[in-house]
Amino acid sequence: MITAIARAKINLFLHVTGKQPDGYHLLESLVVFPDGGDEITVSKSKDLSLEVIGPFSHAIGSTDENLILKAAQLLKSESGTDQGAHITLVKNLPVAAGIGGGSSDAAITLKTLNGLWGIDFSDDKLSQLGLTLGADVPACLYGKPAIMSGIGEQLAKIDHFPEFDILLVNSGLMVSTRDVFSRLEISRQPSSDFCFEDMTRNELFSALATMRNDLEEPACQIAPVVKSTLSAIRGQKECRLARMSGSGATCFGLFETERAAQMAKNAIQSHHPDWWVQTMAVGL
Ligand SMILES: C[C@](O)(CO)[C@H](O)COP(=O)(O)OP(=O)(O)OC[C@H]1O[C@@H](n2ccc(N)nc2=O)[C@H](O)[C@@H]1O
Ligand SMILES: Nc1ncnc2c1ncn2[C@@H]1O[C@H](COP(=O)(O)OP(=O)(O)OP(=O)(O)O)[C@@H](O)[C@H]1O
Repeated sequence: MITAIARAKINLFLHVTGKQPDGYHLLESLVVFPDGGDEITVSKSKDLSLEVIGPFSHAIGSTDENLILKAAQLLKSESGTDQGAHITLVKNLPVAAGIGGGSSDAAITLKTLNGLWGIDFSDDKLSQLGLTLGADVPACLYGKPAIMSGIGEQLAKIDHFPEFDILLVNSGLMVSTRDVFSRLEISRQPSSDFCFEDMTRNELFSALATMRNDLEEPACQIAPVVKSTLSAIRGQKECRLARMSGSGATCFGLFETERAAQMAKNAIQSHHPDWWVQTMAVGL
């Protein structure tokens, strides 16, 4: 039996630089993976089965459409193994929320079953398979700070990255990634080279303040609650940056201190008891 955490994926900035003929967009994004997420347990079994429990289990659609089963079936057919697995997902992350829940679940499923079934596919092979399940899956397989480009499959790894706490806030409204991209008007050119290597936390926060998430505007058209989520975060003491992650609607706040992030969490939770509000630690 193997248990692993499918960490949340946060886009600290996200610039859209173009569109491919197949409709997929070209991105530049700094992704990080805080220490919280879904929990996945795989154990050997004759057939493939999935059980979903946890606070957001009700929000996931049909089990047959779950990216975990799609990832398991893909690995089975590519490797030719006749083994099965019973998989348990504890769904702790909000669904369709811009924090990569399904992609991270798919990535961890590929990794853990690769071990459980003794397949031994390389990281590159898993990444190629992962990309067919979702543009975020290669980054989630890597699981550490990186600049993502292409449609998400190119990763420039960052070896030295500062530690900080991040505040995550989601109002409960699910937003479709496809719908957000379809409302986007691309007006930006590719950016110059980014170098986030060896930055202090303060340098990182200052650099991020000059950047953006280009999906924020189309997401706000679909889900105006994103604006109030951002204002709720921005209004907190010592908040250095409030921004949306991915295609939304989860927004994050960066704070000077862990204590300030905790106080912001308590304040927002008391005003919005039905919102999902979490602090998590980011680092390597
Ligand atoms: C917005 C991000 O979360 C940023 O990390 C990701 O790019 C989205 O990754 P994902 O959820 O794994 O996306 P997919 O499941 O592959 O794609 C969902 C839909 O989003 C749009 N999509 C996604 C990724 C991308 N680079 N360009 C796109 O236009 C496409 O319409 C696609 O049909
Ligand atoms: N294991 C899973 N966890 C969450 N959603 C899943 C899963 N499998 C399939 N889905 C479906 O995928 C859709 C997108 O959900 P997900 O939580 O991955 O979105 P997201 O957080 O916006 O992802 P991203 O940031 O990669 O765009 C939902 O409609 C959901 O029903």
